[in-house]
Amino acid sequence: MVYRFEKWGSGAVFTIDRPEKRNAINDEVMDALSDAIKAAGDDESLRYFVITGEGRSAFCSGGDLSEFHKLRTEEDAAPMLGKMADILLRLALLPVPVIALVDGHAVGGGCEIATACDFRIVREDVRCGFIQGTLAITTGWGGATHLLHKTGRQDTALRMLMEATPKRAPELLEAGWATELYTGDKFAALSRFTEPMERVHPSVHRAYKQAAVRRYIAGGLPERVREEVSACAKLWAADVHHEAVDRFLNKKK
Ligand SMILES: CC[C@@H](C(=O)O)C(=O)SCCNC(=O)CCNC(=O)[C@H](O)C(C)(C)COP(=O)(O)OP(=O)(O)OC[C@H]1O[C@@H](n2cnc3c(N)ncnc32)[C@H](O)[C@@H]1OP(=O)(O)O
Repeated sequence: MVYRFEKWGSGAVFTIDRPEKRNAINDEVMDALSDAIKAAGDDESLRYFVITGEGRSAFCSGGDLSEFHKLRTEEDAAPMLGKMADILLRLALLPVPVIALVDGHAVGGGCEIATACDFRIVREDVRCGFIQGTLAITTGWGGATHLLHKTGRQDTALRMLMEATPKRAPELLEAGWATELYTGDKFAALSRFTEPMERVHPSVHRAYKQAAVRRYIAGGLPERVREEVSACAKLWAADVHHEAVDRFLNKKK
C-alpha cells in the first residue's frame, strides 16, 4: 500500500506512504487520493481533510520521475499532468477546510499539492519550493495558478516560481505561503491548529469555505489550471527537460 486514509477525530488524514521515494506521486497514489477526495466530499460529518507524507524526510517530492520519465512527448505528458491537476482542483474545492501537514521537504509537485490546500502547517526546519524550473518545465499540476490566486503579492509568488529554489520555512512564512510553523510532533501541531476551530460549528466552516470556492470559480481557476497543464506539457517534450531528469535519476549511479 502506498498510502493510508484514516479518520483523525472529526477529520480525515490522507498519508502518502512511499518514504523510500520521498513520497513521490505515482498513478496508484493519484487514484487513491482521488478516491479519498470523493469520500470526503460525500461525508457530511467530516470537519477537515488533511494531507501529509510518511516519515520526516519529505512531505512529497513531486511526480515520480522514474515512472513519468517514460512519458516523452507533449501528447504523452498532458493526460498525466491533467489527471493530477484535476485531483488538486477537487482538493481545493472540497467543502471543508483542507490542511497540508508539511513534516518534511515539499518540492516540485509536492509544493503544488500543499499550495492547493487552504492551510499549510509547516515544520520549521524543512524547505519547500517549485523546483520544476531546474528540470526545464513549469508547474504542471496547477500549482502556479493556485499560488497566484492565494498569496497576496504577485512579485513574491512569481519569484518563488522563477527562482525554482526551495525556501526555508521562516521565509515561507514571511512570503505568506506557510500558514504557521511548528517544532516537534506533527499531530500535536495539527491539534493546536484545529483546536480553536473545533469551538465553531462545522456549518460555519462549510459556509466560509463556500465563499472561498466562489472566489476560485469567479477567478476562473479551472480554466487557468487547464492552460497551465498545456504549457507544461509543451515544455515536457523538450530534450533539455529529459536531460535534466536523466541527471537527477542517475546522480548516484
Ligand atoms: C511530474 C510533475 C511535476 C510537476 O508538475 O510538478 C513534478 O513534480 S517534477 C518532479 C520534481 N521533483 C524532483 O525533481 C525530485 C526532487 N527530489 C529531491 O529534491 C530530493 O529527493 C528531496 C525531496 C529533497 C529529498 O532529498 P534526500 O532526502 O537527500 O533524498 P534523495 O534525493 O537521496 O532521494 C531518496 C530516493 O528517493 C528518490 N526520489 C526522490 N524524489 C523522487 C522523485 N520525485 N521521483 C522519483 N524518485 C525520487 C531518489 O531518486 C532516491 O532513490 P534511490 O537513489 O533509489 O534511493
